[in-house]
Amino acid sequence: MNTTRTDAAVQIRGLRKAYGGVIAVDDLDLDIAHGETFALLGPNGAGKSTTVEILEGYRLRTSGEVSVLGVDPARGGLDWKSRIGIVLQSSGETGLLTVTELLRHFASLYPHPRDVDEVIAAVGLETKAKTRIAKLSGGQQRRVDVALGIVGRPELLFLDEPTTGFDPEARRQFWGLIRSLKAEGTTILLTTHYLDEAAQLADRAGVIAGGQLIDVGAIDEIGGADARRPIVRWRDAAGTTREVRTDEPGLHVASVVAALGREPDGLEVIRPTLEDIYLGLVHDASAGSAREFDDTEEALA
Ligand SMILES: Nc1ncnc2c1ncn2[C@@H]1O[C@H](COP(=O)(O)OP(=O)(O)OP(=O)(O)O)[C@@H](O)[C@H]1O
Repeated sequence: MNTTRTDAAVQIRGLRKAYGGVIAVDDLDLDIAHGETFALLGPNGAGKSTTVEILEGYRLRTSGEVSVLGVDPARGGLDWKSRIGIVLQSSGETGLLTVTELLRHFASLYPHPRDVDEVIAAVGLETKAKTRIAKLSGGQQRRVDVALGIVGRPELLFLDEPTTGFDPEARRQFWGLIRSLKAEGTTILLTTHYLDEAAQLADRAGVIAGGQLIDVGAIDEIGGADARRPIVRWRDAAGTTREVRTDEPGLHVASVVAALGREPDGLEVIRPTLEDIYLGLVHDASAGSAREFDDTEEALA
């Protein structure tokens, strides 16, 4: 049987993918709830695209169980495909069609498409609606990719590096679009190297390294309390930089001021960002290769 009813939009159990001798995904378990925005984070080669492509039905798994909208993606038919939307890393859509023509064509393939003009407006391409795709800039073509991913009104949207090539204003506009899709109940799986984007958009995140999920949790809890503890940094009376991790940075600053009897030099209170926490997690997971890198740096110095 290839259809199972599950509460989760995506359910992954013991997923494994080997390319010859390379194990790209190693015993991965993950649930993504209906309506959730989930960010899959990890360094280059971690296994994100492989996992996502298995979920999209583009790639076959070596072993494990996968259910996407209640269907095994390896057996997903046209009906299932019409319920998912995909924005690939680079679709390379070029050619002679205009933005409107291309979107109308794709919209006609879906049972309940969005209004094409509304989609064009949502991705900020109104002024380019009648322009041929080949004449758009890289960032504008990327917006077309996003438009193609949402025109079919998907229940589940896969976004692979969606804002690569976007200017800062376009990224903000895109974030607004994703929030409105989320408000409509769309489930979203986002892979991104922009940690600020994940922090802005996702409810939960998973960090994958070496094909394994090394942490998963709410976006404001991932990494654990220790990794999130604020850091107070200052220079002591001898000019040496001092650093303390504390849950009470204000009290610590007050005690430093009292001890010095003056305003401390170089005072900073640093709250780790998602990027800091992510880098700590990935560094811990690959301490071996990180050490190799450090050695190289020393040899170069
Ligand atoms: N078609 C393939 N044949 C052989 N090995 C592959 C293939 N695709 C991916 N791999 C290997 O599988 C591992 C995971 O690759 P994957 O593309 O899933 O990583 P990723 O996390 O998406 O990386 P990136 O952030 O660079 O997109 C890597 O070691 C990669 O070299």
